[in-house]
Amino acid sequence: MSRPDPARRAALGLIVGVLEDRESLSEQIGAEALDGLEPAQRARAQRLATTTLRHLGRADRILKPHLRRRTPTDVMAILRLATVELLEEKQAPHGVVDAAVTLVKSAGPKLQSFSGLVNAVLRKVSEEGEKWATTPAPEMPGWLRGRVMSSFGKKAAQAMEVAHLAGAPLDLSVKDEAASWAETLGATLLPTGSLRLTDPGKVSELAGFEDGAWWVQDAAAALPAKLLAPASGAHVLDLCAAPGGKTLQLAAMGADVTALDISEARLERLAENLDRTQMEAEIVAADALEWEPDAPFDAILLDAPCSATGTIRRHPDLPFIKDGTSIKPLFALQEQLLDRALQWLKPGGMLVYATCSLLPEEGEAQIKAALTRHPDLTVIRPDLPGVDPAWITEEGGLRLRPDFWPDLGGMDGFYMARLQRSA
Ligand SMILES: C[S@@+](CC[C@H](N)C(=O)[O-])C[C@H]1O[C@@H](n2cnc3c(N)ncnc32)[C@H](O)[C@@H]1O
Repeated sequence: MSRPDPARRAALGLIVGVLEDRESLSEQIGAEALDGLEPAQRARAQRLATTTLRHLGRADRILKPHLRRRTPTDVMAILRLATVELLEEKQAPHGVVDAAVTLVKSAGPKLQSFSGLVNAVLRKVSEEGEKWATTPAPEMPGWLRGRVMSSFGKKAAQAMEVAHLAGAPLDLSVKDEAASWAETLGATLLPTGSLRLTDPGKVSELAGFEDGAWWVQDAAAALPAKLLAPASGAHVLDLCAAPGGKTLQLAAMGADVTALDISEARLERLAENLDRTQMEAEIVAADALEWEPDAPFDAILLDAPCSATGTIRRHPDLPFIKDGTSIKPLFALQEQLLDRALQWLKPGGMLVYATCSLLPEEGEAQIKAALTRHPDLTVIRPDLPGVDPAWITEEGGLRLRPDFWPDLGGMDGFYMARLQRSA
């Protein structure tokens, strides 16, 4: 019997880990799921798993008419992976079908009997290119779709699903000289000042990586620090800071930054990022619900923990591992963090509240409620270059969605608002 391809086998492990154990791809990879593979195989396994999860709902639509009896999870995962390889990646049918049959045969005695079915189904699937082209983008899970539709409407929800399917380009934030770096890297300079690469190759091999001239950060994620825009030398708290994309921006603006996060592991990445970009910040590992600063801050950026539903483009595993109930405790945590942070703000100081979420409960509703709890707060409306005034919400926040900038390649979903404490 021939041996299964290690990258495909590892990809299957990742897919089953997401669907059965509800473990995210990054958790599994962090827990050494891909250790033992060559770098090229690691990258391929990760790409295969990501692409399969992104297209899972479409693969199931293609497979369903061909499956009459209940198919075990592992066999389904092999069929889904192979369907995506055949129809999305347009790999040669012979190699993909053989690889899938080998995977079933090596999956243990109970599953071996499915090798004939896998062979027959995939041969039919390989002829369904036309149907694939018209199979719509997978829907968001019901708990998320319902909320998104009631906030933004059905058309917007569908446009977001199309954006989720398209995936995300690579965006960079630069320390300075954005136009010149755009030219060097062959990148698009986006209206808000981020750089965008559609086919970047290996990030660590791009010009400027070693010297720390830039860091990877979605264009939407780059806006909260721009909205805060502290003066050079201002004493700024980056609350919930790791892995540090916004800390780097604030440090590059010349602010004196305290970067606080509860996760020591994520703070290690923040320290590495500061090191590579040759910038400085004071790093504090603490629970923000218990920590107290020595003195109030001129400005605070609170990038609160959230459902991360704005990042499905780059994390297609997310819809399978989260549900409406597991995220509810975050709403209360966001409120507590916001109230605590406001106590540490100097009179007249600015606080930017941000979440990478599509849910109004984690954005618009948090700010409306905070304005009622704290009558000394005013919302200062966004005035950033490249920001469409239509993105500004009724309470004066900024709602960003994955279906915005469709011709430029989209952006992550985000919400942010700039609050000023009365002097
Ligand atoms: C959205 S992420 C922050 C991303 C970061 N601002 C950046 O731009 O790279 C939210 C962070 O909140 C941190 N966090 C969650 N609960 C916390 C708490 N009680 N105190 C401090 N940090 C917390 C998490 O460890 C996580 O790193």
